[in-house]
Amino acid sequence: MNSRRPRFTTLLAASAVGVYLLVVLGATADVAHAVNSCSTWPVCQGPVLEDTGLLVAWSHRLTAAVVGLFVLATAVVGVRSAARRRVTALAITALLLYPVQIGLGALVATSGGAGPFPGAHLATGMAIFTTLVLALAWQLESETRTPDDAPVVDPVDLDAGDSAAEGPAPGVASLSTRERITATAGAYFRLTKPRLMWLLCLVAAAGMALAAGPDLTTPTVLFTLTGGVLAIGASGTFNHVIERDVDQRMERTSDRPVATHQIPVKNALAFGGFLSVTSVWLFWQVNALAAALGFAAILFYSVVYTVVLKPNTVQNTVIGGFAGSLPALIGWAAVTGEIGLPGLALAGVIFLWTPAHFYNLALAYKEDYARGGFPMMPVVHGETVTRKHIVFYLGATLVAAGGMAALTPLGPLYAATTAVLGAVFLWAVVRLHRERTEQAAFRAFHASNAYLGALLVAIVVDSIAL
Ligand code: HEM
Ligand SMILES: CC(C)=CCC/C(C)=C/CC/C(C)=C/COP(=O)(O)OP(=O)(O)O
Repeated sequence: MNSRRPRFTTLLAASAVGVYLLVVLGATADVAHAVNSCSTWPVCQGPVLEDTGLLVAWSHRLTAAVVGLFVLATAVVGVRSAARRRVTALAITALLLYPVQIGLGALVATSGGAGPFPGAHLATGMAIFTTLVLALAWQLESETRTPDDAPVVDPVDLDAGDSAAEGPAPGVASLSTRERITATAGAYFRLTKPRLMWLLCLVAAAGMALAAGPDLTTPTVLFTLTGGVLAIGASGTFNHVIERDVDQRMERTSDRPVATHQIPVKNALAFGGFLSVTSVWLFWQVNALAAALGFAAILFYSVVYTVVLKPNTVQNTVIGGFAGSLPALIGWAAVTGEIGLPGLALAGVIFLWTPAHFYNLALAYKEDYARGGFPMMPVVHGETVTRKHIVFYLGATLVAAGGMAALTPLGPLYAATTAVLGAVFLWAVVRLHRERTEQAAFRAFHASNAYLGALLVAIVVDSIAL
């Protein structure tokens, strides 16, 4: 391997992060308003420290100059390091687009932010970012492709697994009554997949905050979030019932309460049914659309994802991301009674984020998923392709999050969060490519959750408090 390549890869990643910072800051309302303070180019006139608009405009221009140097260096090092032809072509394309973007920026400033220029400036910024992310994905692919990466082509047939014998879970009989009650309560709690709830609740909270701003009311929040928690619990429970046989075959899931018969199937179904009805009733107290979307989310995760997609198609996680994005629409609908563009944009961010989140776990549990018979991306197409797709979906998530900054009045807190935590997520994914260990996969998985968690908190704070 050419020793210059890692340096080139690092430059590519740094350029992508720099361009993203510019795009996302530029997309916020604050930079748009800065045009009112500075309508000259290339320098602004006036007392910088006394006018926030001027300060924002100057910061944007100076950052653009520094990032431009990075983009230039990336293209030069790319050509000299003899990277793959399409990677070099993309780095050069980014460099050629950069002066176009500077020209559009000058037009935005001197036209007072009117006409088609702001839209064209944003679109070109996104195009430069996309170009650099594609180059990074292909560069990392050729730098870290592994020969021992052969996909597990023939996942075990789903019907081949033996069900464990009916009867109480081993060890339960020797417990005292109190211990048995505690163990059973804990088992029902596990059925609800509680570890996922904080993030899914934050998605719904962000949807509500985007729609209501500071006027968000406590009953709407309480009914929607409680309904959401119960809906996730219901679909998690149905998922445990449907996958009980295959869960026994997988190391990660073999101790699940329905798989071990600690909870009988009919009791789990009754529990899931109770949670479903209660959750839809709670959503109904908010409005009919929230109730319909909540019901659709339970059906989608329990039936469409678990029964149809997960065992049958390698695109299971991509299409399954729809279930996770529904809480964004539920949150928006809870406030407005309808489906609106910012809610859809938030749902789009979650949808694109989902494969970048899950493919890390799919890498870490590749053998386990193969044992279970699931056609997950690394099982079917191998680890190199999966790592590359993580970069693609991460890039797409960041573009969608940048689009949200343009579509909504979200400000610099949101912009800084998606740029900084997005950079951390990208850094973890680059390390995943270089290290290719289970630990690196978990690091990238946690970075995905940290990115989305911080982004959603920023949306809530920016919408309600700033
Ligand atoms: C098709 C879509 C998805 C798949 C296949 C998936 C898969 C997984 C899996 C297998 C786990 C580990 C669970 C465990 O072992 O307990 C997990 C954890 C998690 N997922 Fe996802 N997920 C998806 C979508 C989502 C969405 C949409 C969210 C939230 C917006 C989310 C948030 C989380 C959180 C917070 C955790 C727990 C992390 C931790 O324990 O540190 N997931 N996911
Ligand atoms: C409001 C509402 C009901 C929203 C539904 C949101 C939801 C539960 C989305 C699915 C996310 C998820 C945790 C998938 C787990 O995958 P898996 O089942 O493949 O994981 P496993 O292998 O651990 O069973």
